[in-house]
Parts: sequence; structure tokens; C-alpha cells
Amino acid sequence: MSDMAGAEEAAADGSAARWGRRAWELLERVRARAPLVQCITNFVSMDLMANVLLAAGASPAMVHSLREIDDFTPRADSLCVNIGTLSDGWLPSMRAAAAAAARSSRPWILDPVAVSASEFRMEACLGLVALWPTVIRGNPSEIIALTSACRVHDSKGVDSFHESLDAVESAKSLAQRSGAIVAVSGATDFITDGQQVVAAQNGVAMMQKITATGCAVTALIAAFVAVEPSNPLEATSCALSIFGLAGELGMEMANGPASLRVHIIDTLHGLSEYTVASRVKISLVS
Ligand SMILES: Nc1ncnc2c1ncn2[C@@H]1O[C@H](COP(=O)(O)OP(=O)(O)OP(=O)(O)O)[C@@H](O)[C@H]1O
Ligand SMILES: Cc1ncsc1CCO
Ligand SMILES: [Mg+2]
Repeated sequence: MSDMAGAEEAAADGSAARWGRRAWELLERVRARAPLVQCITNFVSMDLMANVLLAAGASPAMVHSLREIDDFTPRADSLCVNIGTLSDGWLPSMRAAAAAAARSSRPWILDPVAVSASEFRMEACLGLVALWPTVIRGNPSEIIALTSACRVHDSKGVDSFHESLDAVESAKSLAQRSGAIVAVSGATDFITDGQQVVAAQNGVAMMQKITATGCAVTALIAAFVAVEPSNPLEATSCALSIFGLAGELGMEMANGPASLRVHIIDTLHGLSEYTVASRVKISLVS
């Protein structure tokens, strides 16, 4: 092969192909290692979250009693904390588990569901952010609200009323302040460490019509970061893209949100190397 032909092949085999291979490598690692993911999550999301983790090859455990944290959290490979149905009783468990994960060098991921709905949620989240989450994943409204620590009750609840692009600057600022990777979900998912911004463009709008898809992808991020703790930016980007891809392929068989939910789980379980490598759409934005 001439030098010129080699250079052209290298250019064609650019970053899109590299991300495709990377996403497959991490999915394979999740399937091979079945990381134990402890989930302290809201009542709405428990079933979908556990099934998405299982379909991806991970091992979910919904363990939230304060009395079990010291025994269990250091043995889990990662922790997912979701404040969707926050109560006085559960907040101490969330804090203790986050602290235990950080102490035992386990990655832990925060989902700040409806953070601006009440002062209680906002203060709980700010306290959790101070416990060094590895990743924070929210919808655009949640990331904007958490970043500005606004206490204005201006949201409709758990759904976003912003586009993901609107939240990129907030995400960068939150990443710089917290030391976490921050991911904003939406038509395009943006993932940042405060400097670099990565875009993941898989997914279909119908995913927003299934409750707890956001919660479930946060748990999937926890599984990916468990098998690639030294690069949470890439692990988060790959998890979001793979979940979006399961949504795209699932939509080809679905009639609406209820059947899409089933097809996302089935698709995630059966994803092949060829499909992942050729359809993952991840790119470095800046
Ligand atoms: N317009 C869209 N087009 C494609 N994919 C989307 C779109 N909106 C959301 N998604 C995908 O749907 C999933 C859930 O994201 P969303 O922003 O709805 O989370 P959320 O609001 O936290 O959800 P929930 O609180 O119900 O768990 C993500 O994987 C995201 O990439
Ligand atoms: C609907 C709902 N309410 C609290 S948590 C949750 C799931 C989506 O975040
Ligand atoms: Mg959410």
C-alpha cells in the first residue's frame, strides 16, 4: 500500500470508527464482568433500571437500607443514586452510600431528578454533589437548575423544558465546580469534564414518553464506569450512545411507548459488534 493510500485509510478510519470500537469494547466488558451496580433509586424506575442493567450484562441490586450500606456498598462495583422519590427516610442512606463508595474508591453516579421542584431536593442534591460523584447525569432543566442552585419553583417536575444544547455551558461549569463528569440527555446527549465536550447522537424522541428512561441510562452509565473507572468521560459517552441505539433499533419494531420499552430491553440484550461499531454516533465537539 502506498503512503498516500495508508494515510487515506487512516483518515477514513477516524474518530467515528474509534468511538464505535470503544463502545463495543466497553459493552463486551460489561457482559464479561457483570459489574454489581447498587441502585438507590425512585419507586417508578426500579423495574426498568434493573432490567436495562440485566439486558446490558450487568448485575443490579436495589439495596437502600441504611443498615446495609457499610456491608454492601464497598462490595459493589459502582453505585447509582437517584433522588426521584426522595424522602427523609432515604436521604441518609444516599449520603452514607455515596460516602462509602467514595471511601472505597468505587465510582458513584448521581441523577438529580426534578432538583428544582423543592428546596428539600435542591439541598439534598447540593449535599450529594459535595460527596464527589464520578458522574452527574440529568435532563437539561435539571442540569441548569443544579448549576445555578436555583430555588425557584419554576419546573413542571421530572420532565425537561429545555433542549440539551441550552445546558452545555451549565454542564461545563458544574463539571468544573464538582470534579464530576456531567452528562445532559436529550436529542443530542452532551458529556463534559469541564473542558472537553462530547456529543452522543443516538436515540429517538419517543424515549421521552417512557417514564424512567433517563433513570435507566444513568444506571447504565454506572455499569460502564464500573468497567472503565479511569476514563468516565468515554464510559459515559458510550453508555448514552448504546442506550440511544437500543432506542433507535427498538423503535423499528415498536407501536408506541409501551412496546418501545420492551424492545429497548430486547435490543440491548442482543446488540452485536457490527451494529454497535457501525451505528454508534459519538463525536468530540470541543
Ligand atoms: N428528542 C430526543 N431524541 C432522541 N433521544 C432522546 C430525546 N430526548 C431524550 N432522549 C433520550 O432518552 C433518554 C432519556 O432522556 P431524558 O432527557 O428524557 O431523561 P429524563 O428526563 O431524566 O427521564 P426520566 O426522568 O423519565 O428518567 C436518554 O437516553 C436520551 O438520550
Ligand atoms: C414520574 C417520576 N416521579 C418521580 S421520579 C419519576 C420517574 C422519572 O424520573
Ligand atoms: Mg430524570
